[in-house]
Amino acid sequence: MEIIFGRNKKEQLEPVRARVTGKIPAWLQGILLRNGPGMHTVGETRYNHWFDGLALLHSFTIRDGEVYYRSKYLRSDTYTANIEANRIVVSEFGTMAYPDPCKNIFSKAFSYLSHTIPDFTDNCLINIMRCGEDFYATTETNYIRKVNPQTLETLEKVDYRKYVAVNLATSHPHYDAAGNVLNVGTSIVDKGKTKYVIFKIPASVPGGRMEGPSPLKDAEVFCSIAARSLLSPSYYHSFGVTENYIVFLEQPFKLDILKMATAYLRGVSWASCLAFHGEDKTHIHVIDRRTRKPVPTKYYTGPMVVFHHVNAYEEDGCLLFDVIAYEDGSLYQLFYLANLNEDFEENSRLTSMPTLKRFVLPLHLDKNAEVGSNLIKLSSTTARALKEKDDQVYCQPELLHEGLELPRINYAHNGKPYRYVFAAGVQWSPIPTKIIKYDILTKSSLKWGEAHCWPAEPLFVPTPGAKDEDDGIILSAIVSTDPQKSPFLLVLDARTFTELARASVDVEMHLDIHGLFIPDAGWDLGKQAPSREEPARAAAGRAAPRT
Ligand SMILES: CC1=C(/C=C/C(C)=C/C=C/C(C)=C/C=O)C(C)(C)CCC1
Ligand SMILES: [Fe+2]
Repeated sequence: MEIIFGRNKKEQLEPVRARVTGKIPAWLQGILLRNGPGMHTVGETRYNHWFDGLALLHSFTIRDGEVYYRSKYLRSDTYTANIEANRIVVSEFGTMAYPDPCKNIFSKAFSYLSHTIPDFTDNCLINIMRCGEDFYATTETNYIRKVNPQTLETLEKVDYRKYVAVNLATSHPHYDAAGNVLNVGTSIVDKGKTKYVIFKIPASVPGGRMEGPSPLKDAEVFCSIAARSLLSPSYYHSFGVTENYIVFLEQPFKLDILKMATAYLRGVSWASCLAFHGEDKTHIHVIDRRTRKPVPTKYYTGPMVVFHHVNAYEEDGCLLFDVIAYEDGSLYQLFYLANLNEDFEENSRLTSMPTLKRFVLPLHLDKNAEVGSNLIKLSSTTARALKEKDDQVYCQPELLHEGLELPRINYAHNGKPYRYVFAAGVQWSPIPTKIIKYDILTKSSLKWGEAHCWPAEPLFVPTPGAKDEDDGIILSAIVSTDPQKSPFLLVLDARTFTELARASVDVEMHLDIHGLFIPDAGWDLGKQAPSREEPARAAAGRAAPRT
């Protein structure tokens, strides 16, 4: 595991041609662009947590059955400052850093004064977001970094706060049919309030643009939800959307703002300011996209921790949403680098299994229904919603499948009825060993796995003109702990899960986190449509990644 997690990875600046075995479908033309941590030590200093590592972008350019690989560190301000100082000088999730090498208490207190409102890192290592024609590397702070998907060059640093008042934002935005971006962020103690802010970034600026202003300048607040607590807002990593609603979970996994404000002085990391409160509920906020207001019903469920929403949709007056849920907040603990060494089999055991759960919410509350009665009449699910007094509804999920993480879907079905979840399969540790296709209808699954192989998040790309939801291919970057086996890009038939091709490269590839597929510009819009009547939607489904 040291090979995967401990070692700093070398950049591969010149594109290297991969050895392709099998046959890559001729229609598959474009760039698979992915992000993840690649450097875990700088000079003599080391990061504590895998999520701290410096962002390493990598891409597989697929053209006419050939694959070219390249990688480049994101030249964030964080990267530059660290490299110049030859040590870690910017704090990350699990590592608090001190730019001032003088360790005495007075200078520490002095530096603290200028860190009361911390300037977070721009080490955008989690995902890639598409905004109109632009691509940004993202993390969960107020910074995103524009990148060139062809050359992997780092471009402008964008501070969300210039456009919307958020200190944190997810790296899992949603995209609508036209490519507009919808995201959620947290505005911490702003004007005496802490809020979850849902904001929209238009796909294009009026009148079009060449190298003009960024669509971010037209970002607008869509709606906001007051946090239940001013000083302990929930942590969240994604959210759900349907055609008419937004689903936001205010979960009992919370950031302690007072702890954050004193973390620098106390010499502890941001991660230590996050805690699971097993005694609290999970509040399910539902926002009506037409009125931009929360619906009046108060939905809740028991304590849980969700990082990834899978999908959500409306059916027969109900809102269904699927998430990967944990029973506690221990997941992030397992990614401390000290646990990801040769003893990782003992140190990195999951104490709570990631489980695909379906929640079903009644959208229209029957005022006459008896307290205690189940308001869900759908025959397709065992999920229940029990009426309580004062417009409260307790939601009990249906457990669909255990051992899934990093879920992806055919994004043309985002917010709509769907059947298949593509995900990484985890067993006793959070490091995926398999790729899984789970069929929600038949409750059956298909798997891909190979000895000593560690797959990344599987991404679905539809076949041009596809009608069926699973008509397409799955792409995943695979790293191996077998020194005889090079890392490779795996291409699976999404329907049967048989291997179509693999493209191996003799480089030290890093295990990445999330990314997207950028089809070549010549990709025929009409042919991409999941249904020919809806070319605009299809374009979004094809280009817009669910990450
Ligand atoms: C730096 C920083 C943060 C970073 C969080 C990160 C980096 C989370 C990564 C999550 C991943 C990789 C999940 C995988 O799916 C917080 C906690 C928002 C708080 C403020 C400062
Ligand atoms: Fe994620």
